Amino acid sequence: MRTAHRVETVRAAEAALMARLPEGALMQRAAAGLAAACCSLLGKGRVYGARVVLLVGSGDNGGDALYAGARLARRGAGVTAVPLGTRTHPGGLAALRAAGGRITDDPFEALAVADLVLDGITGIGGRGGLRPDAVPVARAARGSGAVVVAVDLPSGVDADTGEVAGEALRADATITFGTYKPGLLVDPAREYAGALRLVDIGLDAVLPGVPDLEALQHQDVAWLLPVPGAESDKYRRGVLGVVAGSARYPGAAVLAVAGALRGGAGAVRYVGPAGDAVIAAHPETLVHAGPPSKAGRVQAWVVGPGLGEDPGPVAEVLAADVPVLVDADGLRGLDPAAVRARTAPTLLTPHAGEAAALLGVAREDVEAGRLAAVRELAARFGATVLLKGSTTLVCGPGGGPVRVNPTGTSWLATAGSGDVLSGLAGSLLAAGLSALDAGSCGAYLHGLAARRASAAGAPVTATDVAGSLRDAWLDVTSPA
Ligand SMILES: NC(=O)C1=CN([C@@H]2O[C@H](COP(=O)(O)OP(=O)(O)OC[C@H]3O[C@@H](n4cnc5c(N)ncnc54)[C@H](OP(=O)(O)O)[C@@H]3O)[C@@H](O)[C@H]2O)[C@@H](O)CC1
Ligand SMILES: Nc1ncnc2c1ncn2[C@@H]1O[C@H](COP(=O)(O)OP(=O)(O)O)[C@@H](O)[C@H]1O
Ligand SMILES: [K+]
Repeated sequence: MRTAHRVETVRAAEAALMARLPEGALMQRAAAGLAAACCSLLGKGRVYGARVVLLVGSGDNGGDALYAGARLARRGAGVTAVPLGTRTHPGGLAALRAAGGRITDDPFEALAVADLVLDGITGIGGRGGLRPDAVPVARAARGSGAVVVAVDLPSGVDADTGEVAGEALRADATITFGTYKPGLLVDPAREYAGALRLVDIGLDAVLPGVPDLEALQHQDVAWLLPVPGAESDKYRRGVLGVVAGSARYPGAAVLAVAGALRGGAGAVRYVGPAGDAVIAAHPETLVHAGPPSKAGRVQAWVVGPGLGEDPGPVAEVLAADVPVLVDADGLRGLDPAAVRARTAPTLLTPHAGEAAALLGVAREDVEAGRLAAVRELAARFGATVLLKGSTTLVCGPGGGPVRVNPTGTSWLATAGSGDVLSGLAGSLLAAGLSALDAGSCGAYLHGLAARRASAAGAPVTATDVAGSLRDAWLDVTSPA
């Protein structure tokens, strides 16, 4: 599991750790890790003679850059610092000078010939986007052709929320200290961070056990996925009911069932008007014309994909005392009180537009502040919420860590791929996973399947994604 902690928590842990260590020890650990990462990014034998520019802000983030720069200078790099703040870390500045580094007030001349730029303008102490005087310097750094390495965080992004208010410096890599920060894992900030590397500075020992954000890895998902036991039969493995599709959108039913059949449930019942299309594509489906309450027992329901205007089945499904996943048209006008009144778990799977409608805000607001949006929806509906998009987040109703999905690709932005996800996550619910696990494992496999299907760099269809789910499952459960 990869975990992230918010600034307040990092600061408290840092204070606890610093109390046990000699002054400056933590910054030296950070700078040593940072310098080592820079050496590996420059490549073997390329440190001596490399031209390194440090963009140095007012705080300790600048201090990290200066001490790392001093280490690179001692290994023969030509290091130039560009002070951009109201003050410059005195110890770091002295160390750089002592190592033969130089200070300049002409950043553009140094940047024009740089091989590597260290962005130490702001880290966890930054507020708002880059200040106006830093903007042209950041642009020159980005346009220089040098490798841009962010110290702890790309300057200008919000560490806690992933929001980017104004301009930020886009990095090729971010070297972060002690723990990941939420903004490194959540768009839009995530996009500015490039490749992530974590430097261990001993913070783990003092960080709380419960993080603010967590990202599953292969082994976490493998452990959660259902496996039939010797005594299993199709009913014990769990039956999923899928209420989806309409005369206008029969394909949504076919795609939701495609995901459901590959999600670990023992059987899938389809309920709705698209039975012929579903059977033609997936003859193993149990088809029922409806209503859901007459379709036979299930261990979980999916309701919503391609339903069109008729919200009738949503209320009926929500009345069932089994886990329910509500997606797409099922989310339209969804009543928070009706969801809160349920005793069995509910999993809502909106994209940003649907989330915005449920919250009564603009879509752009949801996209700019995904973490706040998913937390607010989960609290308001008393449900688990999976917010889809470039970063998929899953949040339970009782607070706790938000899960951020680390797999996926923008090729997934194709019609019908969300229908596949709803069937898949619903199938995991029917197989007995909690709503948080079903949503996050579903998103993980779905993203991995899309990566596999688009590996050659060509567009994929939702049907391709469903077709790759089996391989994604195998990737997770039997790693090379
Ligand atoms: N925590 C840990 O465990 C460890 C932390 N370490 C390191 O310390 C870093 C945190 O250092 P920090 O607290 O000094 O804050 P930091 O990010 O340098 O910025 C602060 C100053 O920047 C300014 N400023 C604010 N907004 C701005 C803007 N938009 N644009 C431009 N400037 C802006 C403002 O000062 P002002 O200019 O207003 O006087 C503010 O006071 C952390 O990220 C990590 O790198 C490691 O060394 C060891 C372990
Ligand atoms: N830019 C993106 N990067 C990664 N994944 C994306 C991106 N845009 C959309 N997705 C994913 O694609 C799927 C689209 O689902 P949805 O919007 O419900 O589409 P549909 O309703 O057509 O099925 C979701 O799993 C979402 O997370
Ligand atoms: K930075």
